[in-house]
Amino acid sequence: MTRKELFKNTLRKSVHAWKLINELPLSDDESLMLRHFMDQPGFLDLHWRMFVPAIKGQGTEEQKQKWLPLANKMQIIGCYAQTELGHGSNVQGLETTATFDPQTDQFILHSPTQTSSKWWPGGLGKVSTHAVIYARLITDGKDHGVHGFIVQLRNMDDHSPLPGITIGDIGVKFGNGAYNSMDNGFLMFDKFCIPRDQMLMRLSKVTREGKYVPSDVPRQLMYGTMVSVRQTIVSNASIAMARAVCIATRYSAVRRQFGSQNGGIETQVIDYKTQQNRLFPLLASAYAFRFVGEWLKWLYTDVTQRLEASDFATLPEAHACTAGLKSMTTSATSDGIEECRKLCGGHGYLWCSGLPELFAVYVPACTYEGDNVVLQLQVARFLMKTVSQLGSGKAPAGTTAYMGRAKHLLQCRSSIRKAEDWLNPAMVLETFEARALRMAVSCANNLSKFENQEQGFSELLADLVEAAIAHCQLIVVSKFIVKLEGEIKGKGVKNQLKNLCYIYALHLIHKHLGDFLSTNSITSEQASLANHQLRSLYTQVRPNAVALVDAFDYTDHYLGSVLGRYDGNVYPKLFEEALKDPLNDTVVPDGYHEYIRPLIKQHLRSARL
Ligand SMILES: CCCCCCC/C=C/C(=O)SCCNC(=O)CCNC(=O)[C@H](O)C(C)(C)COP(=O)(O)OP(=O)(O)OC[C@H]1O[C@@H](n2cnc3c(N)ncnc32)[C@H](O)[C@@H]1OP(=O)(O)O
Ligand SMILES: Cc1cc2nc3c(=O)[nH]c(=O)nc-3n(C[C@H](O)[C@H](O)[C@H](O)COP(=O)(O)OP(=O)(O)OC[C@H]3O[C@@H](n4cnc5c(N)ncnc54)[C@H](O)[C@@H]3O)c2cc1C
Repeated sequence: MTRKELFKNTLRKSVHAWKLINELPLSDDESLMLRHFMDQPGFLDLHWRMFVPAIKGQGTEEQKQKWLPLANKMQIIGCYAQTELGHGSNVQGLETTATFDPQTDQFILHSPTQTSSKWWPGGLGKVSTHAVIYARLITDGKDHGVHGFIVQLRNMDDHSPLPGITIGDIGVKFGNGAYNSMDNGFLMFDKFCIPRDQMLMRLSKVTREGKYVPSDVPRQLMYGTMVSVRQTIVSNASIAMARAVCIATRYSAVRRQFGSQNGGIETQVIDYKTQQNRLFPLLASAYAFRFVGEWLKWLYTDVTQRLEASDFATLPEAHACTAGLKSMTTSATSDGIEECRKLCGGHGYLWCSGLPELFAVYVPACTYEGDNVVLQLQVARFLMKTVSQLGSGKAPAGTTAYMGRAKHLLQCRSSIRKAEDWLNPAMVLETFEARALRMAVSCANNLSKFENQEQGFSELLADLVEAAIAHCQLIVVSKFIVKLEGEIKGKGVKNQLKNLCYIYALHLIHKHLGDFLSTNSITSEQASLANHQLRSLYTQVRPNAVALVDAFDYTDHYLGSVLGRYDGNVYPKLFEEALKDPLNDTVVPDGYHEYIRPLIKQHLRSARL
């Protein structure tokens, strides 16, 4: 399809999804799932995933009563317009202004520079009638920083942009992926006026007289929508990783290459240790991210309930965990999808393998909802603050509770003596805790050598990111272990999940061996024992690998992959797909007579000469 056809087809599907949601007796979760699956990525997704939550989180009761009924019936279609051409990561650097005019009791929205143009918001370019806009609030000449406003963008009768608004699509994005069905847009305001009651005023407000009343709660609650999406992105990482691993595992069981004895059958590539070493950690990651995603959803729900009771105690933890786990799981999943493509050899590069499309649609997850490095630096800031408070009498809690055992963890030596010890949850956990703590403390010690802490932080950014990642990997490993200790139906299932848990943990030790050795968390001999155990775990997982991906229960339609078909009937279907290609409509291609024939003829002529 051309981009316009792709876009229009997505509109058709989104409206169809909405019709189904209204007609079918669905639970909230089911309708959210339907909205997500039928429209990923699409404007419907962001209306529900960002526009509506922003109003719920930052609107007053009156504003919610006015706008949510319209949004819930989709009588208005909204997007989340925060990022600008010149600023995305640095939200406090946004340039769009919202200047209060007491004469008219209005805000004047303006894009003072080209870099202040809104740029990227999904659904902004062509579909949305409204947006939650983030702009610098200015009253009486004073800049109060970035705040949220609900703004109508288009005429509700003919969809034309309102006067004072220039709006459009930012153009084709990465690859040929479905993200090109999404109208990520640009928007400029030219002294565009909105009523004062369209500033989202649950946190801060402006009175009729133009007096700014700052929030009496942490200003970062304005970021709540981003935090909620980051939380869902972690579970989405598991889904995307599982899709890629399902395709690569099933194909690795089908594909045979080399190894035939006396003309016998060739070896399944899934039996090569290199294939297992690349594939099974990704299989383990799909399960690991699912379990940490379940836990993160609990954490987010818990902090949301606490916030409603004005309890902000766990807000920093929730921010650090959503930021860090979103960053870590999306980076791992993007790399994992690409690895799955390579695990499928040449056929993995075919569009019909489903992997190029999955990669093209998935990789922006490393950037949207927060650049992954910028988010890990938020985690690093949280860790440095926690380390600085050690010994203050305030015991670290939650995911940093291990730091409360700093005295032990800083000097302990791993008691791993044999390969089987690497199946001991307490020993594995302590290894990850020691590595994470020692990296964080090392950063804090190096930071303390700088007179200017901000300068020191800037100098140590790379180390700080690595310490943040170590902390996040500890969280994932610990939540997998907790899951195993919980109720899991079926002894066989539990055994398989246990194998995957330790494959996940031990592959991380191998991958980040430098950290573990340089922090003396383990010795090289213990690392060798870990590798030995890892190979043994691969052997145990191998017989169940296909069953473990079948367990994701993805339909062939959803996987969209000839290589990942449930029936494994790959080769005939590859031909079937190939013959569908328009290039095969004729056996002699267009262009033969204009270009190929003259070339050959010219060659023949010169040959005769
Ligand atoms: C699921 C599939 C669908 C996906 C659809 C994708 C659609 C995409 C949508 C988007 O991309 S929307 C735009 C996303 N943009 C971002 O994520 C921007 C990233 N940047 C930021 O979040 C912030 O700029 C920042 C990096 C957190 C910095 O913010 P700020 O300058 O205001 O704060 P700091 O000075 O760094 O920190 C001050 C203080 O505040 C704490 N804090 C920061 N953010 C939060 C938060 N979200 N929640 C709670 N607390 C927060 C921070 O930890 C500091 O605390 P202290 O250290 O002072 O205690
Ligand atoms: C597909 C897609 C959909 C999107 N949808 C939306 C949407 O619906 N609404 C919306 O508002 N936005 C949206 N965005 C924008 C997105 O949120 C931003 O692109 C994202 O937050 C990253 O910001 P940036 O582009 O400014 O990156 P930058 O911050 O400019 O990143 C560029 C590089 O600079 C580095 N960097 C930046 N700051 C620091 C620092 N302090 N220390 C170290 N390194 C640093 C980064 O790590 C990165 O390597 C979308 C983006 C994409 C790709």
